[in-house]
Amino acid sequence: RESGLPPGPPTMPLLGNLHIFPTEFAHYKFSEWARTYGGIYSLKVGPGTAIVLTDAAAVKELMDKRSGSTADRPPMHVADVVAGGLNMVLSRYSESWRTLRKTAHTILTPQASAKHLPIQLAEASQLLHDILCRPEGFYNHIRRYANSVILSVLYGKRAPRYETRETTAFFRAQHEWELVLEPGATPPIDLIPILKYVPERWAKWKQDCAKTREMQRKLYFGLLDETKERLGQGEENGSFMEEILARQDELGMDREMTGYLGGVLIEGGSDTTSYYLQSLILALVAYPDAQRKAQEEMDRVVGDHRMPTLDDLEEMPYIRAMILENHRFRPVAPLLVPHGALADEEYKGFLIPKGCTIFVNMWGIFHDPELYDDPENFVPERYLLSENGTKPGVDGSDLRPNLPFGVGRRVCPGIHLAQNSININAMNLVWAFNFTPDTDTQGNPIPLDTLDYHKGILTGPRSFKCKITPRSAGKADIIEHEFLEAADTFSKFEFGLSEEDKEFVMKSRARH
Ligand code: HEM
Repeated sequence: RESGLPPGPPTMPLLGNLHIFPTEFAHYKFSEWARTYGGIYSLKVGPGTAIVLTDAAAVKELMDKRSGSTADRPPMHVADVVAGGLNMVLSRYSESWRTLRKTAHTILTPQASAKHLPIQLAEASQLLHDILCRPEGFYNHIRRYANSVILSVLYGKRAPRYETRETTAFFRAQHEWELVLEPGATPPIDLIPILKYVPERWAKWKQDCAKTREMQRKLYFGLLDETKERLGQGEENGSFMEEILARQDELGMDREMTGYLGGVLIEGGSDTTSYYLQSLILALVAYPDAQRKAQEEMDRVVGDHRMPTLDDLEEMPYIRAMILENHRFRPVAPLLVPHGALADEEYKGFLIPKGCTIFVNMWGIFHDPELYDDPENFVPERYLLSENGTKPGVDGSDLRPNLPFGVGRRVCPGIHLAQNSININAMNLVWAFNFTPDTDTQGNPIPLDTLDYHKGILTGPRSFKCKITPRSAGKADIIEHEFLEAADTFSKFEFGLSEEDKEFVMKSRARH
């Protein structure tokens, strides 16, 4: 460990800390080390350095205020191979990243996101309807919802079923992509660049990258070309891609960039939103008191005779607190996405060296007993006591409620779209259903493991079972009615459907 670096676990010659570097659920180990080495520590990964920040003040200073120096991503050869360096989430701090980012911003501002509310609300009514009809399939209904919203926003084309062609193709491609990105799936190419030149017949990872690339391109460029074709026929429906295609030159976006921007936004918008909502259901089942309090507030403000609207949230401090608590309890990106340092920085006497990788340990911050009372439990009330949920006597002003969406120049560009989805669906679910544990053959509740999560940069609960029942027959009728009313909104986003999709749409809209 070079002098000046923050402290960290003892190193071995050549390897540094490579031999103890966690390859899955790294946020647990990183949080454990934070208790020994402090809120800023370093890990040596061969000759490279990783800095782990588990200190809110350091995150605010280094990642938000000095973002100009910390907005890079670490080099990732597989991302270059799969997406030609154009995957915005993983791409280096480069001219093409700036162009992609600027283009995404012009369309994902709060005002632009508000334009997409009608389809989000319509899709949310289908989510309730899907759960009402087939509660045991809630996990995939949520995945369909998130994927269909982002496909509609981007390409003006929705996915009425989980089995819809584009949705299936996306989840297949995403699965391959996750396998490629998994630690250990590739040799340490970024540390030992000569490994890049091993011929393909001896490097399975190259074949896997090629397969992922092909699957992604087929979907992303297929959707783009379909939008172009539709535009050519004068059939506009106000989608994001239409706007980009119309302003391609002005925005500096060529075909490759446009195709991959669409792709990264589908990737960024699908699993994140579903993981958040799946985690919320898990928490509601595991913490029945919190569920009851949220329902009581919902009943007081909205009652039985209509569905909640976004405006109601203003009157619902408990549900707002529950939404924040869910981000804290199970952050979708427990280490955000790793950043990279573009220049040497100094903080509290420590060197943050140019070229190092920086992990923002959201998990460690959100589960720090110095900041939060009872951090391992789901307690929405904490956010009623203070804006950032910290315990009495603790100054939480270095935190901010939207911290789970990232830091500095890399902060999530989909935040407004995501927050609308989260708010609408959190309210709808609490209004509509009771969530209880599944039972065994003797009728005893089967306890849920609230830590049974997927591994990966993004994480959500693995598929789990619970009972979901409508809170009243009247509410079930309202759900049915709202879903049928949404048909007009849906119809603008339904074209090029397969015969199976058409049949599904027709049947599901036949009045009972
Ligand atoms: C619950 C929902 C979501 C959460 C919690 C979330 C969280 C995050 C986080 C933590 C990052 C990394 C920030 C950093 O490196 O500091 C990020 C980046 C990103 N997100 Fe989201 N996100 C969500 C939804 C969305 C949606 C709906 C979209 C697309 C419309 C999206 C698109 C992106 C993109 C493109 C990036 C990369 C930004 C960059 O590197 O410049 N996300 N998100």
